[in-house]
Order: sequence, then C-alpha cells, then structure tokens
Amino acid sequence: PLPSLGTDPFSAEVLENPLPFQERLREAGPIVHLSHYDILALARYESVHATLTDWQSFQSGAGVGMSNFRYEEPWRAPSLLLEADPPHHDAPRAVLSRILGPRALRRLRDAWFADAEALVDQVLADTEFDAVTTLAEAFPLRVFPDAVGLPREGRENLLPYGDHAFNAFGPSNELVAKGAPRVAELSAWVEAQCARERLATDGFGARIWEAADRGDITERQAPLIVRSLLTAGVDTTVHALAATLYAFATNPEQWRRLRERPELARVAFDEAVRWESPVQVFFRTATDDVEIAGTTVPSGTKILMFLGAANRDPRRWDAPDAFDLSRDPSAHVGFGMGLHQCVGQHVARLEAEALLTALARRVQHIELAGPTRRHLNNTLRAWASLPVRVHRA
Ligand code: HEM
Ligand SMILES: O=C(O)c1ccc(C2CC2)cc1
Repeated sequence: PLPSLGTDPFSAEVLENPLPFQERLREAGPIVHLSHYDILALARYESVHATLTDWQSFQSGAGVGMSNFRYEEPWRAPSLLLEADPPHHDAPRAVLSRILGPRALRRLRDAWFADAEALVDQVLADTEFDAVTTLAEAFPLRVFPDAVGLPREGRENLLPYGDHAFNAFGPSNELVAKGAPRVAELSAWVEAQCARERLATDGFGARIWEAADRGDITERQAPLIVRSLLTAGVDTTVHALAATLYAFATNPEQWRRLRERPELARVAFDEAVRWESPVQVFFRTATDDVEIAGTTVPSGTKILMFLGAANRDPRRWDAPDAFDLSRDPSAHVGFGMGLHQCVGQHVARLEAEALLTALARRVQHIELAGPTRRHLNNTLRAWASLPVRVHRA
C-alpha cells in the first residue's frame, strides 16, 4: 500500500508555513496518499514533472482543483485553457500564445519601464513603506488592466476575484466560505469586462476578439478567454513580485549582485518564483486507471501536485532553500511544465524586469522594517504586508 499522511495541507497552520509538511511529503515517497481528503499527492520534482508532462494520463478537463467535474458542477464555466484537454485546448491556447508571446510584448516594454520608474520615484519619496501595497500590488494594477484594455472603473475587483478563484481550486474550507458572499457580484463584474464593447481596441482583449473575427476561435469562446487573463493575470504577478522583494530584503548579498548587474533581473524573478512558488499547488485527474511509481491509480482519482515542494527538492536542486542569483532556475515548475505551462509567463517576466530594473538603479539597500504578515490562500503563497526600509543610491 502507498505511504499515507493524515495532515490537512489546506489548514491555516500548513498554509502559514508549508515547508515542514512539504519536506515530510517528499521523504514519504514518490507518491503519497493524503487520508484527510482521500487524494494522492506528489511533492518530488521528478513525480511532479512527470505528471505535468503527461497530459494524456493526467487530464485537466475534470478540473485542476479538488472538485471533480465528472461528478460536480464547477462554480463557474470551465476555463477553455486551464480546464481543457486537447483537442479543445488547442485553438484557445494558440490564440493566447501569440497575443501574450515575447514578440507581441515588445511594444509594451518602453511604456512599462517608464511607468515602473515613475512609480518607484513616487514610492521612494519615503524611506519606509509597505512593499506589498506600494509596489507588488500597485505596479501590476497600473500596467496590466490597461494592457488588457479594461475600462478604469471597477479594477479594485480584480484582486478579490482572483483570490476567490484560487481559493476555489482547494477544498470548500473557511477560505472559500469567506469569499462566497461577494462571488456573484465579482463574477458579474469580471464577465461584463469580457464583452467586446467594454474593451479598448488596442489591448490583449481586443486581440482575442479579432481572433474570433478570423475564425481562429468562436465568438462564444472569446469572452471566456478574456476571463482567463483577468483570473490568472493579476494575483499571480502581485504575489510573485512580493516574493521577489521579500527575497531581496532578506538576502542583501543578492541585492548587491543585482545592483552590480541589473540584467540579472529576469533570472532573479525566475529564482524567486522557484524559491517561493506563488502558485503552490494544482491538481490533475487520472484519465483512466494509470500507473504511477509502480502503483495503479484508479480513473477519476484526484492527484495534488506540490509545485512549491518540487521547486525545493534536494534531489533536483543544490541548496534548494537558498535564494541564489548564481543558480540556473530554468526548468523550475513554478509556471507549470508541458502543455499547460503558463502562457502569461512572458507578461509576468516583463512586469518583473521593469520594476526590478527601476529599483536596482535607485535603491542601494533594502531591508525589512517591521513584522511581515502572510495572506493565506488555498493555492497562492502570498504576503499581506512587507514593511521595508530602503537606502537610496
Ligand atoms: C508569476 C506569475 C504567474 C505564475 C506563477 C503563473 C503560474 C501558472 C501555472 C503554474 C500554470 C499551469 C497551470 C496548470 O498546469 O494546470 C499557469 C497557466 C496559465 N497561466 Fe500563468 N502564472 C503567472 C502569470 C500569468 C499571467 C500574467 C497570465 C496572463 C496574462 C497567466 C495566464 C495563464 C493561463 C491562461 C494559463 C493556462 C494555460 C493553459 O492551460 O494552457 N499567468 N500559470
Ligand atoms: O484560464 C483561467 O481562468 C486560469 C485561471 C488560473 C490560472 C492559474 C495558474 C495561474 C491559469 C488560468
């Protein structure tokens, strides 16, 4: 029989500090039964990588959360990318790949770099501030909704909507209950923004509708693909940027390296995504009876992949718990891997490069200036508050 652990990985205690549990999980075996939910769990890099890259055996179409769409109604219409398998996944993915690809983003680079400098100049009027609200939240919310083509009003709905969507991938626990009262209102606002007439004519949203005009996708698919951007494109980058700033504030020698070589900004962001893994977990569903590590897993079984644990697996990484800019972090699974690997990763990297470059030029030193506070979520590893003190260059 499989090794089994009784811990609830979605308990407040584990969400506050998941590292000890993840270590126990990696040590317990390549695949472990979690009796609290009667699901299987993968925490080693090799097991997570193998499952992410085998979309035929481990499907997304039954949902990538705890809920099994074979037996349960999803809380919202399933994503045409995240919660779809080939062939249905193919056209929506091809459309977003082109719209969010590195070439398409070149036209945004100068504007985002200039905006990051303007924001950083404003923030550095003070020497002490909260890096979460003033930088990690503020910068993505200044550049991303405009890039999508959203109207100005209502943008404060984006973070709470995404926060609930990420909680909803987990079990129906207190975190999901906390978000429930606003779901209808937030969902109505988000869905209204996906309509063609709401979107500026030169943003990612308009490009998706133009793909429908060309017949690359249908008119019915277009708004759902815009919804994917609004769901996946904000909270993720906010918490990844917060994780990056926390990493630098607690590793001053790495900040010195970035100051010496600002072109390290991109690799620093990927190292922070590996180290903190803002998207911590995702599920797959066994498509049929399938063999994993010598065990037959029945069709329909939910399999929980611990991306954060895989990104700190000592079987794959030297000194995995160190935030180290001299490491090559590529092949981390913080953006997933394989068919569903993050289609927005280039957008995230450009936001990070813009913000980190602006900071590296102006800040000689950054350190924590008070108690930090975590924001708990079933899927996201996030900071609620990071009080920092900076010394200007
Ligand atoms: C640091 C920021 C981000 C992180 C850590 C992140 C993480 C991920 C991960 C782990 C997946 C794979 C999910 C799976 O395999 O089931 C994914 C997929 C996806 N991401 Fe990201 N993401 C980030 C930013 C973004 C942004 C900015 C966008 C949109 C502009 C975006 C849009 C998507 C979409 C649409 C998918 C589904 C792709 C597919 O299923 O083919 N993400 N992301
Ligand atoms: O298509 C979507 O709605 C979607 C929602 C959440 C994500 C997480 C992985 C970043 C990805 C896609």
